[in-house]
Amino acid sequence: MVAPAWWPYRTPPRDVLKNCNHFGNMKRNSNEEKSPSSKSIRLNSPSEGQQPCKIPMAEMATTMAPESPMPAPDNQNEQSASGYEVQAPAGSAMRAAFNRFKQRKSDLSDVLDLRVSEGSRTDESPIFECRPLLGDFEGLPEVCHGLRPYNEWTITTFPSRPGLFVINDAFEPSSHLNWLRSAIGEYSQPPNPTNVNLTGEAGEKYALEAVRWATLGFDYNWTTKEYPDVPRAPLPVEFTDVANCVTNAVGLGEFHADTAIVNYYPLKARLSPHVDRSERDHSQPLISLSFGQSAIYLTGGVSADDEVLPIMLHSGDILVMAGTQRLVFHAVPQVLKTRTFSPPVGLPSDADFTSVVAYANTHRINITLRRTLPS
Ligand SMILES: O=C(O)CCC(=O)C(=O)O
Ligand SMILES: [Fe+2]
Repeated sequence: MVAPAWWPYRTPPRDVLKNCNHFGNMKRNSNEEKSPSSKSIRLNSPSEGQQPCKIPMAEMATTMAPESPMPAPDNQNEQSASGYEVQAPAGSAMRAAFNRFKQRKSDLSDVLDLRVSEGSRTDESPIFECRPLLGDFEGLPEVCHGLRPYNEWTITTFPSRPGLFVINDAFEPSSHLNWLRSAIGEYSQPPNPTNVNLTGEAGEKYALEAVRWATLGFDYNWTTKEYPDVPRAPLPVEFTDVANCVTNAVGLGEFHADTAIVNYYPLKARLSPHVDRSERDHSQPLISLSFGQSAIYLTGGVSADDEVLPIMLHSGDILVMAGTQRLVFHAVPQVLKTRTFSPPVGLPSDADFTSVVAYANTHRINITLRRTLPS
């Protein structure tokens, strides 16, 4: 495949593919049969899809699903400390996909990797459409906290899943370790509650390796499944800024995140199928940032029996769930070791990244930015 003019990487798709060591079992070469999903993938050229998608919030009204418990583990590797409960019933499409992709040796040929998947431009019903963010960036909030400039953003939408957006490789490579460092050294620390320090009291001693989640802003109560009326602490400014850049860029307008859950995944961890419905205002999006190692992410529908799409999420990727996609089942059945981070060069001697690099090489961190208060 010849890289289209807007391809955001220096290396062409084939080489990106080759350099990802988890693709050992992906069938992507022209002599092999294409996966069902890649058959209907369409990559837009700039001339085909120049306009940034504008979906007003009002048009993206969600179907409110009844309140039900947050997800939780059905075995040791699933975010056991987090209080999640498995929601997708046995035998449902979501549970079947979860059980399939939690196997380390599962065939990944139908997992969409938006950085490398090839697509045909002639298909009538593409599974996804990938386009650069073009146009006038004047009205958008200034990019910050490691986000790439807007003209380097690639936005993927899914015609049959309006409200689901993925922005691949949205952060400058040099920023990933900074985000990981903050997740380890700040977000997991008091006053933020974590699975190993539920009260968020200062002075508690625990091993970083034991941390599975931290809550910031309005800290979610995993037992009552509720958010409190008053936030414990303001959200870090990088969370609110990045969330607002993202919603503006994808056409969802202003977004004031007030809450975040940070998930810490060792390579063996998983996150069971669930729906995030405890936030009070489901018309507000949920923004998910991924750093460190990669993950297979399953996105389903409002019913656990709806079709499930497996997507690969890599360090620096952003996923947005809004509108019809705000209350869909989703899960992380597997974390994959796909890359090796090295300490940044030329830093002052007090900027020691050794432990951050070691953590980044063996973990994935996901930060979900949410709004719980009605706007
Ligand atoms: O780790 C992810 O990508 C998803 C996290 C998630 O679904 C959640 O925190 O509710
Ligand atoms: Fe979730």
